[in-house]
Amino acid sequence: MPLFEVLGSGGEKTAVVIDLGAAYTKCGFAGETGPRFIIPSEIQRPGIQQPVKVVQFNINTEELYTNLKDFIHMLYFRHLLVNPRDRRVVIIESILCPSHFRETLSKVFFKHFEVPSVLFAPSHLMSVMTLGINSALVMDCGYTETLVLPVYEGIPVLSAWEALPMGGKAIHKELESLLTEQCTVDTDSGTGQSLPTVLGKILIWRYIRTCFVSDLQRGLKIQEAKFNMDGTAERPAPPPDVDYPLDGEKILHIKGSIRDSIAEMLFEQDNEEKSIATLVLDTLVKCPIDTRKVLSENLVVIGGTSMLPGFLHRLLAEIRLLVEKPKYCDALATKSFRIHSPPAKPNCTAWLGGAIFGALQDILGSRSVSRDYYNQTGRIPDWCSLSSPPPESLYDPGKTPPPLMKRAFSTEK
Ligand SMILES: Nc1ncnc2c1ncn2[C@@H]1O[C@H](COP(=O)(O)OP(=O)(O)OP(=O)(O)O)[C@@H](O)[C@H]1O
Repeated sequence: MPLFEVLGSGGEKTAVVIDLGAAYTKCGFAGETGPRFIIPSEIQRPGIQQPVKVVQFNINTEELYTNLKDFIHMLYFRHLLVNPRDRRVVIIESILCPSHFRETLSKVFFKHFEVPSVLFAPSHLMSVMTLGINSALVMDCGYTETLVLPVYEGIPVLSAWEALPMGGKAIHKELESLLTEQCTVDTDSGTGQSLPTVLGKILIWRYIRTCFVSDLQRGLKIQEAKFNMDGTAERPAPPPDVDYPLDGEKILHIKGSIRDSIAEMLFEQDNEEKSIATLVLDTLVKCPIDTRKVLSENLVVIGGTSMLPGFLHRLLAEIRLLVEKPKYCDALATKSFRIHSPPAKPNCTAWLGGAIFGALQDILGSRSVSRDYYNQTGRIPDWCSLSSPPPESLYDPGKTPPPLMKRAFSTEK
């Protein structure tokens, strides 16, 4: 046990903060500057080679409960090494997280691990907290999707969110097929072998680090050449190929043309003229007119996919190009866009916000759902559903309700 906890005035133990992402889970303790562990959100099942993803929304509740229980068990007893009964929990959640998932997760924490309390904190709001500002337009470019949500004066503007199923997953899929089709591996026994014959499992997350986002001019030329069927548009010269050592003997040759073009899919407009850059502008258009300037000047970009080199520069260039187009020029008066630089890597920014929030013990105490409350009501108040009845109304007049949280996003004590 850390010395400061022993010497402390008998106060509460620091809360556990968990950001359960579709690809990676970040976990650690409140008040710290970064997560202790970043691990894949998956579990191994005996007899099954392929690991099972923990964040799945289309499986039945019993299976989800078992997967979450096993995963959280691993978090506590293999990584964090603390007793779940001793510490409150802060869970960073996406606003698109289905209710049945958060209800099953709560059941796992309260019924199986008997944690004292759980606080669900929206990831976009937590990211804004790391900067000490109240209003920002937050883009989360993670694994499954890119989600843009404005936060104004500490309140997420739920009516204005915009999302696209474009993120690390789409890039991984494309990269895997390009590596399989176009790249070769040299081994001791021969050169020019195809990747699947040498490796059973292709670990895309490694090779993605050799890729980058091209600048606007170059990106537009790459897209033009890609969609030009008659072959008249010329592709800019690709960057050098990379020789990626898979181990001591095997070398994978990654083509330069893959490295500079793989992230273009994020910025290519689809049939509905949507790209991750248009999400920002479409969100602004949906926001009240007097909030737009503040939001456009306070962009916050989080999520692991935004760690690709050149991502922020390209995003800003795309936004500045798009805002001059008639579709946005007429609707938006604001032309000034600035991106914040949060004090954590983009994939850990939301976690850090949760760790800051979780360190405020008074607020955590009054804002969390306590085990007593959960055991008596069997439900978790839905912070984003204004139509759900106030929890106080569930009690007979005169009967003292159990300790309860206030809404997660409220800043009132
Ligand atoms: N240094 C890096 N360079 C490029 N991509 C990276 C880097 N680090 C992580 N990624 C990519 O980021 C993605 C994971 O991001 P993140 O951890 O934000 O997702 P998540 O929180 O698990 O997913 P979601 O937000 O969809 O729930 C993966 O696709 C991974 O390949």
